[in-house]
Amino acid sequence: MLEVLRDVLVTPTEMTAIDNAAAASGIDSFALMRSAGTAVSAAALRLFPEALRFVVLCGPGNNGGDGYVAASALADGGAAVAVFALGNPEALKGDAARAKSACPLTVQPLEAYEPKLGDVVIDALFGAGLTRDLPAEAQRTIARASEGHVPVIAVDLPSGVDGRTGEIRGASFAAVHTVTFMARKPGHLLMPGRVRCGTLEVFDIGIPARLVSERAGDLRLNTPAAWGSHASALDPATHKYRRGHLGVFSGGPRSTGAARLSATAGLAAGAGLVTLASPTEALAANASHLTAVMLREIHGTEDLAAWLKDKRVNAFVLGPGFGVGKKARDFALMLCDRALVLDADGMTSFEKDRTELFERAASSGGRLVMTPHEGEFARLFPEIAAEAALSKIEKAQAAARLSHAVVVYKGPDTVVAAPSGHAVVNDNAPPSLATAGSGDVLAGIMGAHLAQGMPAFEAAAAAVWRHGEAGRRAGRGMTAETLVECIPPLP
Ligand SMILES: NC(=O)C1=CN([C@@H]2O[C@H](COP(=O)(O)OP(=O)(O)OC[C@H]3O[C@@H](n4cnc5c(N)ncnc54)[C@H](O)[C@@H]3O)[C@@H](O)[C@H]2O)[C@@H](O)CC1
Ligand SMILES: [K+]
Repeated sequence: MLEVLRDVLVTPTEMTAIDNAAAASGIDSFALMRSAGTAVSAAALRLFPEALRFVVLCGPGNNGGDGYVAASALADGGAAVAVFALGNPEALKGDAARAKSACPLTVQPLEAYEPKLGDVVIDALFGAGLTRDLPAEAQRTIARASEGHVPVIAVDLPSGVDGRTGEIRGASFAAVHTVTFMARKPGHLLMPGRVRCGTLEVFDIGIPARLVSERAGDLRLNTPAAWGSHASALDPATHKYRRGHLGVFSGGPRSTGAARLSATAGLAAGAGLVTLASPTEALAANASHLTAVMLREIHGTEDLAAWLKDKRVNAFVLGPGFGVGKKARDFALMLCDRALVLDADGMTSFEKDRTELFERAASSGGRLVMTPHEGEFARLFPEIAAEAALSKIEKAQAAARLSHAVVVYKGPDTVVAAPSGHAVVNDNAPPSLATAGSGDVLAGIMGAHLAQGMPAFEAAAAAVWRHGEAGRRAGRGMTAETLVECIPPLP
């Protein structure tokens, strides 16, 4: 993979534009196909040297063309190869027709494929060109291969995975390895597509990086490259106030733990000072559990107004365990011209009454971050959630535009989107992160970043990444407490 394209995500539509630009610039498109198919054959031999037979399944377009190239290369290398085609191979056009006519092997109809022990399937049925549910014939073949436990290597994408959304169109192969070209597509990262890809290899077939980056949009993989330049170097000599002062709001006496987790995570993630703002009746419960985190009585809006006169308290987390209702709405509206992470109950409080929050976010120039998981997203943005044709990325982008806030659409494939449309997709979170209190920890890390002066988008993306890394370090059997202890330093 080209280093400059390491974090770039390209939609299938953009990839088509890139292919066209490559052809227009005089690059031989058949040479690109040969390079793609040869890379697939090399991966097959590398991963399955013991295969008794490579079974190449070729579709009606250029993905199938890559398959014919791979089949020819494997046969040239002396491997046993069988080729099966979906549709009439004589109807192929352009480069795919050329690849088929250069392939010396007999082509059988797809339905004739019977899985055998020792088979390895090379899936070249559909790639970026998939626009609707797989034909029934392809779905039946997938079922047979899966019943036969045949390992599958996918060309570009496992057939059936939509490259734009990661959704499954009718059925899909579950590959052990996928070879894609030039750059990752959203479908490689978004669920459930991601788990159908197996390991992902991004192969450089020779399209100049400039042609790719000029046509790629504002979508990236979430890595330190997306926000590292905004991560304040945590100079141990710096004054604690220069590392920011984070305020976290506690719920009532029966629900104080969530906010304490956020506060502890905020401190661990580098905020200089953290104050837990507690209602009167929860002061005793909070006091008995806190050491480095400070405690302040904030019972109602008057207390909050007085506290907000201290401009050094420069970022807030509101929501974990706070309780749903008017108090949460009043507090959030007072805070959203500062830097605010609105999480959990904080967001839910605005379900039926979101206009004022979004207007404030638009006019205040503040830094508002909202962190919905799927259920919260559907409640806060029902009209966007109902748009079945949109991908998770497109939904997060639409929600950020509508709310004028940075939206962190959580899940195994968390998407962070800014009102400008800029977005990243995260891929470093282990499944074990889905544990009680994990979201509270994430909100606290975000709050720490905001307190340290990071812009909202970068603060949120960096927090999602550090949270994922913490999850990896904490390993299986983690609890939210051990997760806090495993938060890595900002790179
Ligand atoms: N153009 C290029 O520069 C390169 C393209 N490459 C390959 O080309 C692929 C894209 O090729 P195509 O655009 O031909 O698309 P595909 O080969 O993915 O699909 C073929 C055609 O099938 C039709 N189709 C879509 N969904 C269908 C469905 N459910 N049932 C029946 N027919 C359906 C569409 O008309 C589509 O164009 C990539 O995935 C990649 O593997 C590689 O050869 C590398 C170079
Ligand atoms: K494929």
